Amino acid sequence: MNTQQTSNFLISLMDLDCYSFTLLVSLFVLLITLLRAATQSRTDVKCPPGPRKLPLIGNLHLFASFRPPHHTLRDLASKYGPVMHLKLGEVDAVVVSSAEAAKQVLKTHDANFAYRPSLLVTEILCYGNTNIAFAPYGDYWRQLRKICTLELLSVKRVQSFRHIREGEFLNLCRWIASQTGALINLTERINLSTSDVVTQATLGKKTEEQAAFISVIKEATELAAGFHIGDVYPSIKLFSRVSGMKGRVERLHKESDRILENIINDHRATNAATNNNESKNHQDLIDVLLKFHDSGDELHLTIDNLKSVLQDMFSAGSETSSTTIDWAMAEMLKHPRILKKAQDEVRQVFNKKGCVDEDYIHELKYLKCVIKECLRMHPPIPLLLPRECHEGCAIDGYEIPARTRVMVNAWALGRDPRYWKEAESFKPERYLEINSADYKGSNFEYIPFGGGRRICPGMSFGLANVELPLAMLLYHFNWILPQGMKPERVDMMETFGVTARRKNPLYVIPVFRTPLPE
Ligand code: HEM
Repeated sequence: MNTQQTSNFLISLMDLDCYSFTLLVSLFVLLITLLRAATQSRTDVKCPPGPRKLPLIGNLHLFASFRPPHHTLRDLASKYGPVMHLKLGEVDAVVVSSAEAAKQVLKTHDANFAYRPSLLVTEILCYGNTNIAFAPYGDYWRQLRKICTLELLSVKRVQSFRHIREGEFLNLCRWIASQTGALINLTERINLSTSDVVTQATLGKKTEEQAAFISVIKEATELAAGFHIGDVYPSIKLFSRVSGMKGRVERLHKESDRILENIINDHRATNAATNNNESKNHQDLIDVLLKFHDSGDELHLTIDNLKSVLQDMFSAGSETSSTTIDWAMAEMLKHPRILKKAQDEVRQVFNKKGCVDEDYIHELKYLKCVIKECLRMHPPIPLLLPRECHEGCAIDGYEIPARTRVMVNAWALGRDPRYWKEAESFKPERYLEINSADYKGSNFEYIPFGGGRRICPGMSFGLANVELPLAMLLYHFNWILPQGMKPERVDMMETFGVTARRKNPLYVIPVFRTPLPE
């Protein structure tokens, strides 16, 4: 408004008669009252309940013990409810622990919760979150996920890796057979074999630096759970430096980067020597990703992007499967009746052939129930990878403001007596009675692979990498616990990182039973 317009406005105000003036004042008062009411109702929207917050640290002290966080969170949820607010240092977090609330996050408001928070560890390790698992929800993420699904993770592609699985797990059995009667660290061997399978499927061949890469990834997944100082005080950069965490992650990143650089260079050199893939039957994931580097029009991938995706496939793919095999073996050793029942089934199905391959694996109904039960009680990723709420919305009637970190406790859901009879007992038979527990993320009390848009894209590959080795271990060997240990003493302690592995390796004595194929 210029000076002339302002004075005209004042003159017109003075010109108002008494009636109009009263009307104007009344409108003004009404407007203020409405505004107040609106603000009032905003502050009245319920915040999720949660434990009392201490100054500066909020609720961090509740995680000071060595208990895995998903255990602590379940206990807190039983007191404060299935939608619970926590203050982790500076970060507002909401923990979801009921099927109803999980459904709202993973289905009703799926797109709004398809974002991930940026964590210090993944920011450094995953080249600025350019991998699938931590890329912000959007076009880049969508296209990468599509490429990996088509080239590596579709049912058809997973079937095409059958010879890799059969070969590698046969090697595992050969090694175990050579140790018959001796005490072996089964956990370690399973880990090596699953990562061999994932590497060959992804890279087209094994890498000499396998062991070094496994150890880098293992340490990285321990750090990436989002509870470290740098992730709960993101604005105070000094904390992550002084705590030594940043240095540790940078060192891991440097090592992983060196290995990935060698892998890519080696791949390019081999391709150049074999006349640009012509002698290859099919292109592997690196070949396909390199095409997007060399000439991608709609999606151009840098070499760092490539490394980030390869690292993703390796870390998401191998540890989850080997952890599941490890837990399944431990549970069966703890429950000899279940071990025998699973062995009887495998032996009955494969005795006609004399060895295990993937031809009849679909007939192993009971073993599939064992795996299902194992993923209920020991989901390898017990707190789904963290989500971030994009726009404020309500879950179970509670307000979740934008940018709140959201954690879904899949482990707590799988052990909740509201959804499961004898929830703490390992009972594979339960799936012979109920059909509700599939892996697709539509029964929200059972979500070992997550749900919604961010559901695990590697489900078929992961399950194939679990079923075959378990069948082979059961078919070819009998298993004895060390030093006359009683089955009930098999220890089930967990560590915590992104994946919940068994804390101690599984030491067991194999007794070789049936000859292995040549
Ligand atoms: C038993 C095996 C596996 C289990 C239990 C498992 C479980 C999970 C879970 C719980 C998530 C988080 C989902 C969410 O946030 O809702 C996830 C994400 C993911 N998984 Fe798996 N996974 C397995 C195997 C694999 C394999 C074999 C691969 C690939 C080689 C893979 C690749 C991924 C990727 C890339 C993501 C991130 C998806 C995204 O953010 O869009 N997983 N997985």
